[in-house]
Amino acid sequence: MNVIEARHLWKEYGDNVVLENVSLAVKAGEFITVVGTSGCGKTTFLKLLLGVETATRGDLLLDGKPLPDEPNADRGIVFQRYSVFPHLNVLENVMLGAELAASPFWGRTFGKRRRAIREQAVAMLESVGLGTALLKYPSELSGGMQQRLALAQALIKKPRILLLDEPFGALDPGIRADMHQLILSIWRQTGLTIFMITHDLKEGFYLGTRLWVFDKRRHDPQAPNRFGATITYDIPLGHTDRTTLHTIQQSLGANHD
Ligand SMILES: Nc1ncnc2c1ncn2[C@@H]1O[C@H](COP(=O)(O)OP(=O)(O)OP(=O)(O)O)[C@@H](O)[C@H]1O
Repeated sequence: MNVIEARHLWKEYGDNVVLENVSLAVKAGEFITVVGTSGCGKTTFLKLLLGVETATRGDLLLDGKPLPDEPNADRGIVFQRYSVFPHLNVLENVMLGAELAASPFWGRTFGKRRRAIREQAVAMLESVGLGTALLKYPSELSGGMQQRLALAQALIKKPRILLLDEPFGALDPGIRADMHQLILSIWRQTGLTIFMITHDLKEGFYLGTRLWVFDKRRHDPQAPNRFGATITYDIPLGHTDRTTLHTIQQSLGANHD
C-alpha cells in the first residue's frame, strides 16, 4: 500500500497557481529528494503533507485515507533554521515534543512518566551526537548542532514521515557531510519515509532513493502565476546516467554545480 498518494492535486493562492495537477504515489521507506527553482512550490508541497495547508483541488491520501488537515505525530518536520525553541535548553526542547504528545492539554508530565520521557530524550540526543550538550541553549550551539537538535525534536514523537525543508542548506560542507551520514543512518535504522527539499542537486542524488524535480510545464510570459509546477522528473536513483544529471542541472540554472 502507498503511504502517501496524491491525485490531481492543485494549490492556488488567489490567482497564483502554485502546484498544478500533481499526481504521485510513495511507498513506506522511500527517501524522496525534491529539487526545483526558487518559488516553484516545494515548501508549499511539504506544508500540504504536514497538514498546515490544504489543497485547492484533488486528493492527498495518507495510508489510502484523506490526509488529516492538521499536523499530528505521524509527520515530523525540520526547517533550514529556527525549528527549535530558543528559550529551552537542548534536553527541554526534545522533552517538550514528547510531553506534548503524552499530555496534549498541559504539555507537562510528572513522576515516572516524566522520568521515562527524560530517558527517551537523552537516548535520542545521544543518538544524534548531542549527549554532552543536554543543558546548553540553542544560541550556544553551532549550526550543525542546532540541526541535530531539530532532528531529535522531530524524531522523539516517532513520526512515520519526516519532512525536511533544506535542513542542511545553511551548513558548511564538512558539517553537511556529517549530517548526511546522520540522516542516512537514522533512515536505515527507522525505516522512515523521508521527503527532503534541497537546492543542491548532488545532495539530492546522493541521499535519495528517488528524486523529484518540480517545474512548470507551461509558461505564460504575460502572466507568470497562471500555471503551476508539477513533477517533471521522477527518477529512481542508482540508475541514472550523467546526461540526465546534466540536463536537470541546466533546467535548474547555474546555482547547481
Ligand atoms: N501563505 C501564502 N500565501 C500566498 N502565497 C504564498 C503563500 N505561501 C507561499 N506562497 C507563494 O507560493 C509560491 C511558492 O512558494 P514556496 O515557498 O512553496 O516555494 P519554494 O519552491 O519552496 O521556494 P524556495 O526554494 O525559494 O524556498 C510563491 O509564489 C509564494 O509567494
